[in-house]
This record gives sequence, structure tokens and C-alpha cells, in this order.
Amino acid sequence: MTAQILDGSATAATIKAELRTRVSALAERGIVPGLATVLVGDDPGSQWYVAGKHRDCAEVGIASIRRDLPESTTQAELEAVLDELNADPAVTGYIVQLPLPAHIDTDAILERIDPAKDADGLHPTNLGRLMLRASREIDTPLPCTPRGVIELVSRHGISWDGLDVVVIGRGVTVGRPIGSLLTRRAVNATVTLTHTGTRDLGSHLRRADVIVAAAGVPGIVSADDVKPGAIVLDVGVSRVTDEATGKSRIAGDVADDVREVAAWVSPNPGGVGPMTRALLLANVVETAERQV
Ligand SMILES: Nc1nc2c(c(=O)[nH]1)N[C@@H](CN(C=O)c1ccc(C(=O)N[C@@H](CCC(=O)O)C(=O)O)cc1)CN2
Repeated sequence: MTAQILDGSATAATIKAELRTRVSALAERGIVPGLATVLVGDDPGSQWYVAGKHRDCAEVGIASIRRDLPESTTQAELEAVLDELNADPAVTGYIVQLPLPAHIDTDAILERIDPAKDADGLHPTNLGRLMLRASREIDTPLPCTPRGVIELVSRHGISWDGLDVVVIGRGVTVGRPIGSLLTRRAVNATVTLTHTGTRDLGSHLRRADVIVAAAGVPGIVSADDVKPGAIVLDVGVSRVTDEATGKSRIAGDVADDVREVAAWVSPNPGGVGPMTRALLLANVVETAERQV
């Protein structure tokens, strides 16, 4: 079997085209959605991701505001920037690029964001609403990567209803919230959340209809771990140095041989990453629409 590709780049392009139309409709009512980004320090990966978010905004007609701060920024200085953005009417939503430097209390920063402007859906109020609303529509921003995973599969004509999903990784941006999203009545999957403390990870993976690999461990999922015909989503991002060329490249959590066993695979790059970016824009547009 050669797996079919869950094409995140093409799907994200479709979502962005839909959002462009919605942004034009808002413009007719005099509303221009605005996304601000807050970046602390000079990590090249984070700088690249933030630059991408501003390019995406320009593509769909969202105004964007950039606040780049030095590595030495204190907790109080960063909180003062967030207070400004919370008060700025031109900012519909904003994100604080993660990870933050070690001297910053990330949880306190996420809590400082006005929940109504939380474009990443990572404020405790918004995560809490996600927990509470298993049966109702959720009218608050949702975490972008889990939302991207769900949309990527659904938009390839695959229903999640009744599927056994095994997630690897318990981080706040993917592993923890994705279980709540996938088990909502409207999606109806069954989820097992595994992590570095899970005994015999392979036995969980081998019975999964869907594997969501978000461990950040290159190649943690290989062909031997995958049930024939399963769907495998690669969310892992690790930067490794290619021994042959000496160049640095992105490595996902899913080994290449998985394509010989799985029915569907999301590539990395070109899978969940572009979807994360597109769903961030969706959160901003939806927040602006709710304000109308
Ligand atoms: N505040 C946040 N911080 C971080 C998040 C997040 O959702 N919110 N997620 C990641 C980084 N990230 C977005 O911020 C992100 C990572 C990767 C991609 C992406 O499109 N990747 C490309 C490949 C990129 C490459 O080659 O270097 C792909 O998958 O095709 C988008 C967004 C951590 N921080």
C-alpha cells in the first residue's frame, strides 16, 4: 500500500481563499480584522513562524501588527505590552509566540491575554470553555493545531465518527486540547492520550485507526507501529542536522516507511503546519465576525 497524502498546503490555501471572502464581507461593514504577534528573543525558528503569520495576514486582508522584543525583556515589560494590546481597538486578536525565554512565566503570560483576543485559543478561560462544551457549538477561539488536524482529515472526505485515535504528546498546544476537541459530540472520536511515561507505546499505536504524533521525537512512529490502513498525522517539529549535507532541516515524528502501511499520511512539511497557520487566521476572522 502507498498512502494517500493529506495535503495541508492545498487545504490551507482553500481555507485562506474562503477567509478572504469573509474578510471582504467584513470590510463592506467597515471592519478590518487585526492580528498582532508578540515575539520575545531572536530564535530563528520563531522569527520564521512569526514572519509567516504576517505574510498570511496580508494574503487574506487581515491587518497585522508586530511587537518584537529583546531576549532580556522582563515579565513586567512583557505584561505591559499585553496590556497595551488588550486595550488597542485595532487588535482583534493576538498571539504570543512560544516558546518564551526560560526566565518568563509562560502560564502567567497566557493568562494575561484578554480571552476575547486570544487568537491561539490557549487562555485558560477558552480552554475551560472547550472542556465544558462537549455538546454545544463552541463560540470561542480554539487551539489552532488541533483544529488544523481535525479540518485536514475532514476536508479530505474522512469522517472522525467512531474512530480510535491515539495521540502522542501531552503539550498544551496539541496533545492536551486535541482530546477535548475530538471527543465532542459533533466529531465523536475515541481518544487515547499517550506520552513519555506510557508503557508499551507500540501496543497503543498498533490498534489505532488514527495516530496523531506530536511528541517532537524524530521517527517515533515507524511502519511496525501502524495498523494497515490507518491514518497518520505528523505534527512533530524537530530541527536536525543532516549528516550527509551538514545542513539543518525539519524532522517530523513519522518515519518514511509508514507510507507503505498507512492509508493516509500528512507530510511534514506541508501537512499540519500550514493548517495551523490557516486556522489562526480563521480564529481572528471569527472573532471579528462575532463582534459584528
Ligand atoms: N503561540 C504559538 N506558538 C507556537 C505555535 C502556536 O500554534 N502558537 N506552534 C508552533 C510554531 N508554529 C506556529 O506558531 C508553526 C510551526 C510550523 C509551521 C509550518 O507551517 N511549518 C512548515 C515547515 C516549516 C519549515 O520548513 O521550517 C510545514 O509544516 O509545512 C507553522 C506554524 C510553536 N509555537
